[in-house]
Amino acid sequence: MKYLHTMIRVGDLDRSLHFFCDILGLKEVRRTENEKGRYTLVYLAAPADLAGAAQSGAPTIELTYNWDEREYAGGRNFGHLAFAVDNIYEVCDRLQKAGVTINRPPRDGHMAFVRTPDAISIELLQEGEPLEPAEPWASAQNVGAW
Ligand SMILES: C[C@@H](O)C(=O)SC[C@H](NC(=O)CC[C@H](N)C(=O)O)C(=O)NCC(=O)O
Ligand code: NI
Repeated sequence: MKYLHTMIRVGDLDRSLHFFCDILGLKEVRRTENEKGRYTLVYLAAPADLAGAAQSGAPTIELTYNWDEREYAGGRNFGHLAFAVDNIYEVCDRLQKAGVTINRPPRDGHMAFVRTPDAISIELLQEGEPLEPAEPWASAQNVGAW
């Protein structure tokens, strides 16, 4: 048995691809269009997982875009998607410059939370040891819940 993917429904496919690919750095590995079901599935992989995702489809995020649905109520039963990053300060800088709210800043050089355009929580964890506290993040305050 192996882990394959996490599926999330997105109300605006382009906005979600801009968030996950252009800003966060994931890569599209494949997509399928279903005319009958009126939906598109797009599979995204983190750069370090590309070889595995291309070969076996794992591990990926499966974006489900229903052509006739724009809004999804957020269930508390779903928590977050977590990624290990090379430099959490650089990623949070890039996200913030792109207009993404940093709900839980990486004050400790280790962990941050942001949300996707559909308000899905994304956890960012520093690969390896935490970085030294550094401004502006060391004094940044939480923004809302994550
Ligand atoms: C290909 C495989 O990884 C899938 O997950 S397809 C599963 C299938 N998805 C859909 O039908 C997408 C459109 C549908 N309107 C939806 O929003 O899910 C499915 O069975 N989905 C139901 C589910 O609970 O995931
Ligand atoms: Ni699936």
